[in-house]
Amino acid sequence: MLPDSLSTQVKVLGPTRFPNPLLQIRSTFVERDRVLLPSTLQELEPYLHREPPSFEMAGPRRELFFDPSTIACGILTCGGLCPGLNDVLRSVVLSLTYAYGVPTIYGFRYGYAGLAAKNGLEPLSLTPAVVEDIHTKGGTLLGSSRGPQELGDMIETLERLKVRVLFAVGGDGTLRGASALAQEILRRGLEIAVVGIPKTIDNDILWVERSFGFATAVEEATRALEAAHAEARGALGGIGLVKLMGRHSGFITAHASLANSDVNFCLVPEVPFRLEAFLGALEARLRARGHAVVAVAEGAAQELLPSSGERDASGNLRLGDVGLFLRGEISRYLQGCGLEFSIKYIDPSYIIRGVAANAADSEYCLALGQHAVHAGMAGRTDLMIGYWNGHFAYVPLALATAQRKQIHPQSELWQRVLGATGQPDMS
Ligand SMILES: Nc1ncnc2c1ncn2[C@@H]1O[C@H](COP(=O)(O)OP(=O)(O)O)[C@@H](O)[C@H]1O
Ligand SMILES: O=P(O)(O)OC[C@H]1O[C@](O)(COP(=O)(O)O)[C@@H](O)[C@@H]1O
Ligand SMILES: [Mg+2]
Repeated sequence: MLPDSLSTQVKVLGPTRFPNPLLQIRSTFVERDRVLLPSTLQELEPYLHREPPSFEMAGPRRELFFDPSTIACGILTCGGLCPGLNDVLRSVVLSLTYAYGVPTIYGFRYGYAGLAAKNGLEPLSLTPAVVEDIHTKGGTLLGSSRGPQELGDMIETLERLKVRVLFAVGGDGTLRGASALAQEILRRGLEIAVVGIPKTIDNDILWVERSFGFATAVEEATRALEAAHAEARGALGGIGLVKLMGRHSGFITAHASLANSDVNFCLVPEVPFRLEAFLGALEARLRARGHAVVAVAEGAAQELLPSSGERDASGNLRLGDVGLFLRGEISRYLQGCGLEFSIKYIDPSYIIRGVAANAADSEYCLALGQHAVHAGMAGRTDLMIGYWNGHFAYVPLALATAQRKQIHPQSELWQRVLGATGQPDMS
């Protein structure tokens, strides 16, 4: 379950040297607690005669590396938008200010571009008043961006502003960038901590059981599926086709299909299918039940589509539009069968991620922000706040970015999807 070459041990800038101001108001602190990686007896079996792998548990430490009353901190949001980004920003600012008494907080604009001070971008000065009600809105107060920046430029800004802890909120790309930054900082012998907060609407980051904003996005996605079902039932041979986000991992499509169990075909990137098998199964479903709902993740069936070969600023291949492709193929096929049908294609696209977080995600974001602040003050660096086995944990960035989390076709999740949709094996 763990690549042998990678350690679960998080880097520390140095020995602790200042008492935590939280000693005045709370009595419990994290001392030696660790979070197990194995979560079942079977996963534990190989470790009967040696200690099983574990992460340092997240939480406040009695002693800190930094004297919070004397330092500046910085925060940025990078990559695609996700519900809850503003909640995380707010949580970090409130925690730095009220729990630790940090006097200066910079909000870097448009991700790493702002940190590299590109295009004359100046950071915002963040205070509790500035972030007071941002959690009620979608998007990110700071803005976001894709595209690489020079490590040297970013470190220069951190040095110039005397930032001692940087919080980077973002996905796999952001976390790789954060790790590269943290390592270069260590190589230069600087005392600056870099703490990642994992953001992924696709829920595809390892050691994060459920990423923030994911539940909100699934909730929004189910509205599109509900509409697709209504449209499908409202027409003779009605087909509701919905394309949802999910470049490499189909978790949104899978979970939305389970939440709205009117879906008859759930198509994800991890489970390739033959077009003829899908079209044949769709025809059978229409003949038997008169309507069908198809949920497809944007990254599904890419091997069936022509590729432009173009890449975005992050280096991601630009995907072919699988929704339009399926609409065309379904029409052609059903016309050939002489079946009466009507396809309604819904592409909610950015609608599912531009909204404010729901209550469960907001609560989760608050905790993530607080744990990130505890980690930074204690001098932890080159890590992210993971959520594993029901606990917040410190996860080295090298481990978090080693692989992408995907749906395994044999997993209990995918087996439940197959059960709920009744779709046949189309491989
Ligand atoms: N190894 C790296 N070193 C420096 N920056 C990186 C590295 N990998 C990715 N980045 C930068 O991280 C930013 C965010 O990555 P991206 O993949 O766009 O979004 P996300 O963080 O949501 O995955 C981009 O600006 C990207 O160029
Ligand atoms: O159009 P953009 O901003 O590049 O974002 C779209 C992409 O971002 C994603 O939502 C993934 O972003 P995450 O980093 O939040 O997981 C993909 O599903 C989608 O292809
Ligand atoms: Mg990415």
